[in-house]
Amino acid sequence: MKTVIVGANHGGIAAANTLLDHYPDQRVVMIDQNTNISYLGCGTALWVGRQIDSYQDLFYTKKEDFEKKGASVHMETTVKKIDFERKVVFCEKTDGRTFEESYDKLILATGSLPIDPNLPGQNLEHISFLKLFQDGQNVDRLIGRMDVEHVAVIGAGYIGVEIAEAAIRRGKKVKLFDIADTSLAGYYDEWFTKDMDHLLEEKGIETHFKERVLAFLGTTFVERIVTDHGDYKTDLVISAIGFRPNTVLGMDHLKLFKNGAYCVDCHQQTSDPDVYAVGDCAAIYSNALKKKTYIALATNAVRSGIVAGHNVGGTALEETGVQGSNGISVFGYHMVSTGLSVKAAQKSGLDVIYTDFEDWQRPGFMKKNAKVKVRIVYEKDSRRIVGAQMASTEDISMGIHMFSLAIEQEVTIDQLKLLDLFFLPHFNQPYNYITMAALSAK
Ligand SMILES: Cc1cc2nc3c(=O)[nH]c(=O)nc-3n(C[C@H](O)[C@H](O)[C@H](O)COP(=O)(O)OP(=O)(O)OC[C@H]3O[C@@H](n4cnc5c(N)ncnc54)[C@H](O)[C@@H]3O)c2cc1C
Ligand SMILES: NC(=O)c1ccc[n+]([C@@H]2O[C@H](COP(=O)([O-])OP(=O)(O)OC[C@H]3O[C@@H](n4cnc5c(N)ncnc54)[C@H](O)[C@@H]3O)[C@@H](O)[C@H]2O)c1
Repeated sequence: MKTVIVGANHGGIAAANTLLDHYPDQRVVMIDQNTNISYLGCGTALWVGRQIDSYQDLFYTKKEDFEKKGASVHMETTVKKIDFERKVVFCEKTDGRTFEESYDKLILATGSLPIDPNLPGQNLEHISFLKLFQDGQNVDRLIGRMDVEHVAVIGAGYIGVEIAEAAIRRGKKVKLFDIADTSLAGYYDEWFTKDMDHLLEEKGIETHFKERVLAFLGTTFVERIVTDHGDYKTDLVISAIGFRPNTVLGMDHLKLFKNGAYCVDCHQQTSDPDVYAVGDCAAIYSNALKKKTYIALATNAVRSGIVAGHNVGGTALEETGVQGSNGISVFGYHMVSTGLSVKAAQKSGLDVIYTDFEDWQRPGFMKKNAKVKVRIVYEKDSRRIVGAQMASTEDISMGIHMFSLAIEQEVTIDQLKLLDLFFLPHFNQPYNYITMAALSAK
């Protein structure tokens, strides 16, 4: 059995490792247009902000690791076209040479592309996305220049907030623009985002919410950014307004989700039984919504890659759905969320209520202490938990994994009330903040 994997980043890598480690009779061919694989974008802001020394350790594997296990790996090779009837992919190397690969099974792991704001002046130099390792290198090089003083970041989502922090850490004057009325609007409710917004301002980031960027001005390099509220000097623009699935190869043949992602079943199988899709190019089942959605995260790419690998290898394995669990840590403030915020649930038509609790993490006699806030979102009628958000300057992140499982397993808010949660002064209080939040639920 020969499997061709198009795209060798997190999703493709997980599928390849699963096939190579568990199914020795498999022939695996990996094809990627980039020069590198396995770059952890989550490290870009840490590296640009000099919180880590270099980018070297942001790659967790390399081409040779797969070749040692018997795979053929073609880097700097773009799949230009796929003949799904004849089961052949058409490839072109960067030097112009072309070749074909036939397949028994095909795994599409072509990921996502940054959404293009499509604005006048966007071809000026010093305007960058922040997706690839190469984008990170470009932004890092520009931020290192003395003449780059003003940095404008478009999109106050995860990439935007993280890179805004990095630019401040490098001594730049930073403006952060978003059409939403807060930062991180897609992940948290206002009770949390207002803390983040204050923190960003306190650290010197000029936030411009509910403000739409309309154009860029300059001659060779970007010099000004024009919005519906004003016109500001800038030397560098970083655009981070979300991802869209990269499905150009299969869009005329495979069934697509409403945003253009490949529709897949619980085995990651597309509408063509010999073709699987994983990671950011595929839609995913949300246990909170109880339907398919689109969530671009490395964690989902890895999980879906493993599921596809096993199914292609011959072991039927069903994906369990996801909660879209996520987290951010900037200027020492940690925020984590899973499932749906109140705002996101209501937008999707769910009738939800929530319970909030804020307290000191540890008993008063402990020297080291910090406030913790938690919100649990649940359906009004069924009382099923559909989301949770937590924040603190202390690392409380592990708590969110429990909520992720609770959503997956359809636990109700009432079942959480008397759940056995351990107590140790180093970590929490006898009246645990999660228990207290659940007990105060209406
Ligand atoms: C700055 C940044 C920070 C992030 N931080 C986090 C985080 O903290 N946590 C988290 O869970 N997620 C994070 N993400 C999101 C995460 O990186 C993506 O969800 C993840 O990369 C998806 O993996 P993927 O393999 O599906 O797709 P991609 O990473 O997009 O990889 C797709 C691969 O396909 C290749 N390809 C595409 N088309 C072709 C073609 N025609 N021929 C050959 N090759 C092709 C590309 O070269 C690429 O290597 C972050 C993303 C960024 C940019
Ligand atoms: N810590 C993490 O887990 C992490 C870090 C980085 C990226 N990621 C993932 O990578 C993906 C891409 O990240 P991202 O930050 O680009 O997307 P995002 O969805 O996190 O944020 C996009 C932001 O852009 C805003 N926006 C949309 N259109 C706009 C416009 N025209 N003008 C101004 N603002 C606009 C949105 O309101 C939103 O706040 C996401 O799925 C994200 O979860 C995760």
